[in-house]
Amino acid sequence: MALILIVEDESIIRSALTRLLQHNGYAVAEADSVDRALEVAEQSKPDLIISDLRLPGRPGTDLIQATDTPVLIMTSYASLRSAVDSMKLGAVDYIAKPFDHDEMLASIKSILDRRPAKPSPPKLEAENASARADIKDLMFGECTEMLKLFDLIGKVSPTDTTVLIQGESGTGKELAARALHMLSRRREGALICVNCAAIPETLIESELFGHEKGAFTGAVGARSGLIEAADGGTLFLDEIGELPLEAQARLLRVLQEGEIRRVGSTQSKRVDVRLIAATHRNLKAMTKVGEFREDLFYRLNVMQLRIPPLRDREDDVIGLAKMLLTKMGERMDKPNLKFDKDALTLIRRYQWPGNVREMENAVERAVILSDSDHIGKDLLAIDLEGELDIPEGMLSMDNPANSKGADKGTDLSLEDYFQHFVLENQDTMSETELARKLGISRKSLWERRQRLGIPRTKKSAK
Ligand SMILES: Nc1ncnc2c1ncn2[C@@H]1O[C@H](COP(=O)(O)OP(=O)(O)OP(=O)(O)O)[C@@H](O)[C@H]1O
Repeated sequence: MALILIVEDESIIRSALTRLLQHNGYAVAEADSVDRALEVAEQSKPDLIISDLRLPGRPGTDLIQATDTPVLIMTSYASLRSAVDSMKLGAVDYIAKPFDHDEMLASIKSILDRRPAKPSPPKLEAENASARADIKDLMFGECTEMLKLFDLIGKVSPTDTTVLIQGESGTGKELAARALHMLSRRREGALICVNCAAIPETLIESELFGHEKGAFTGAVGARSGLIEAADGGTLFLDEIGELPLEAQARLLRVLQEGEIRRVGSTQSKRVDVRLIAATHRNLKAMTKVGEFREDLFYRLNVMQLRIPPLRDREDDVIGLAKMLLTKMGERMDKPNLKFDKDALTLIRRYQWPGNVREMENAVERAVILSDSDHIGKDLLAIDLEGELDIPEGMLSMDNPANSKGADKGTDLSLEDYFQHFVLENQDTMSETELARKLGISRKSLWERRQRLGIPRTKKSAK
């Protein structure tokens, strides 16, 4: 939005012009003299100055030499002489009072359209460039969408603005939150990441806000919550769409008042926390059906970052896969690994429904299983027809269908496989182990449990 500085000593004319400009989408600053105008211009760097010619003290034309900003002169002394003088002095245009509204707006538009794009101050450009470099240490991305995202992260991170990150599971929402924290002035403070979907509803309020002794059955002592732990730092709430309505109300209070009240307490405590939230759900649609508070949604939605799914990052897939191969290879002491041509074709054609996480898992599996420096398509275990290909090893070792003598993988839907695997192993494996074996995140495991109605047992809940 362009900012226009109006310099006029007659307050009635000044406020009438202010209203006209504001109604037409301009931001306005005001001054009643040349000296005051110079101070305001110094602070607010307007795009245009509209100044009366005759002002107390010094004439409006003095502004022309004193600033780099274009100056449009207006005067009630509509004579050819003053018009010519003003233009000679370097005014960009001249308008006679009383002016016609349309004529004034047309003149402003033509001046603003002509102005060269404002060069960014060199320092800022250098800062942005180094911010981009830092993000690139954390996140891979070379396609246009990702470069735009990195730019936005670079711009938003130094502010304390609440950020809402949207993207499918595994696209890198948590990584983006980490980048925002690392590039912020809060980087020395804590980054607390909470997956709202992974905490049972009954516990979420006390986990986030803390509780007093005796606040509920089992609250044997007072405990601070995760928001307090993020004081001076950043709180990342993943899957915020899963936050129950009561917890949403509490969170809203924290955002509005900067204060936290533990469950069961009447005392508030000030906290200085920057909130970053993420979701793969459409929060706006959720507000329409009463599942998400509208006021909280607007509080969160100040700045939105969208991370594209991997299938839309055509220019990135190969680079990302190679980067992951190098990383995993180094980690597992296999530094010379390379993808074969058929593997690269497969990587390019596959849709990667589980996004970067799925690719990471596929590459890690391939690196573990590789006997030479060549990674062929078989090692990637990707099924182009369907989604996840059940790894050989897992079928023979763990798949209950296998032990019942079923044909390897045939007639076994992924849902069946998932259900069998979880039911069979959840008494002996933790939730993290189950997720790792299945090649999915803890959150996806939780989501599938919800969808298929498989409650957690005591062991897996740990
Ligand atoms: N651009 C990227 N460059 C390198 N690694 C990435 C990138 N994006 C994601 N990853 C990696 O992919 C995995 C998944 O990323 P992350 O957990 O940030 O995704 P998410 O969107 O938060 O997933 P979920 O919604 O399931 O929690 C992580 O191991 C992360 O390091």
